[in-house]
Amino acid sequence: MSSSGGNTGGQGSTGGRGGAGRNGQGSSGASAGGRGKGGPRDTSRRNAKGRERNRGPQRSFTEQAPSQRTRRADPARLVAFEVLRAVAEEDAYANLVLPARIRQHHLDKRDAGFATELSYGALRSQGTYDAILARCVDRPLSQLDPAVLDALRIGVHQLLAMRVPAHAALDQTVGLARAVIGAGPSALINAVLRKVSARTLEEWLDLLVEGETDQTKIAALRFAHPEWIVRAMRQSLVAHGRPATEIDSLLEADNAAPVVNLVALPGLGSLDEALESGAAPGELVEGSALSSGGDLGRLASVRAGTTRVQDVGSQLVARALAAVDLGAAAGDAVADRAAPAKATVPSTADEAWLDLCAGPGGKAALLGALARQRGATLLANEPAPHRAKLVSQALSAVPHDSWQVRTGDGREVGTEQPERYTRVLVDVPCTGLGALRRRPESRWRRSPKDITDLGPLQRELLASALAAVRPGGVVAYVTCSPHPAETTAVVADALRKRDDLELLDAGAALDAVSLTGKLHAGHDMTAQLWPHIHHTDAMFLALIKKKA
Ligand SMILES: C[S@@+](CC[C@H](N)C(=O)[O-])C[C@H]1O[C@@H](n2cnc3c(N)ncnc32)[C@H](O)[C@@H]1O
Repeated sequence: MSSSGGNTGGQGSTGGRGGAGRNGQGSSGASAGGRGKGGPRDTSRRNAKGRERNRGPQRSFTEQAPSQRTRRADPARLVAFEVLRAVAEEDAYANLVLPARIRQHHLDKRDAGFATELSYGALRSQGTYDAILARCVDRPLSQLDPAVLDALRIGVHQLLAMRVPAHAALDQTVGLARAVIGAGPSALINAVLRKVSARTLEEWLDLLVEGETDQTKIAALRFAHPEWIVRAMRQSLVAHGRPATEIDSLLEADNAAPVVNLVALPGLGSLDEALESGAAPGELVEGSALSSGGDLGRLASVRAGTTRVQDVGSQLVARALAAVDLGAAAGDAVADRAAPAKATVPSTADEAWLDLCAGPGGKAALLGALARQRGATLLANEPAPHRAKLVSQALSAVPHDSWQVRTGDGREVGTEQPERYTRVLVDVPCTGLGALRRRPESRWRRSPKDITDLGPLQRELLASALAAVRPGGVVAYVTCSPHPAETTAVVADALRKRDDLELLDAGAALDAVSLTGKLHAGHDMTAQLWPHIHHTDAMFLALIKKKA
């Protein structure tokens, strides 16, 4: 097969879902939930993780007036400030803009780590920091110059969540403001940050929730999430059979920096080089590893595209689809729960597989490699031309006779190519509520309306996938959101509309391809992975078989 999607032949995207994380490795995950302990005093040099050593329990300030303080912008703080500005003004994604700014300002590894922690932390905890700032500013925050507000957020994160000495946080933030905004607001920034520094984060949180009895409001402040997301996540836990009491752990997991997972494309890649350079073998799924950090481009297999960055949840759902035994009776179509590690690899020779929503190509690359191993072929579809190009790049390490890229609307594939494919992945556009840890700004950008707006497209794409799958074949409906409106409700609607469908046990299917064999992700025949349980993105999987 040849690529119709403009294969550039270069190294595949290592970005996985949205490409986040490569430079996010330096992020401490610091957020409004519990940290900010002091260390030894008297130095503000950055350590190997880019943290400025120590803010002691006591705050010491210079007696200098703001006008006498530094007028220079420290490059790492400047990068963080520019990232916040780009996110606010240009709707930029922090994980994409940050690496570019780090390169542009020639930050070394330590400064890059500091800039990452500062920008990611300030963005993640924005809601909580704004609540603190609102107590320290004598006017509504909406009346502040947005650039001043971003400078304040950066100051708050240094003061309350990083080990930056208070005098350095103040001096450097005021210096940054003087250099990039102007001398005018520096007195305000200085005065406000002094008020902020009077309390620790825990003391601020206690003050903010004082007298509050609404648990949603309390969790929203403590864990820096919008209230509607706290409610949505609680509802999601319950919908997938987990206790609502897990909500705090789930929100906390959203604030931790995600580990960068690697996948070696089956039959093509090897993890040897990554393991030799310090990566740890993945415990959940075969062929995976946890990166030890640093520039992954140093690994030849990553440069060749045969080893890629991919969340373990994505690896699991792609492998589960590939492993479904279509030859067995529907009820037995996944491996026996009792012997999950010995899941049989079904023969798929001459099968045609379809990835209906493939961009940027993370799962397509894994599916393409698995398809090739089994003598099957893969069509990867993506409507956005630039993303279709990324899919081709991601697949470029897989020999070209086993895959093709189609640039088009997935909703048309079902009518254009009815009953053609044996295995179909439909990884629909969704709110991404299950991948908040990768995108620090997204929680403040999303709204409940996104869930309702995406519903019709998700249903149409699933209907197209079900039309494109042949009788006896299987469709994997996948989201990186656990919200029931995007997961179980979409699947239930599809099952209601046709009488030739049946749900396979997705929890057992995940167990069958996992190394532990006991993920406990299944509920009512569908499966939901969780950051606080599985340390993956919150991927949802339903396996829908079309009766033969
Ligand atoms: C969740 S992402 C898929 C992630 C991908 N499977 C991966 O692992 O890298 C959803 C994709 O669906 C694409 N999309 C949006 N509308 C679509 C449509 N009408 N038909 C097919 N794909 C669509 C988006 O452009 C996006 O690339």
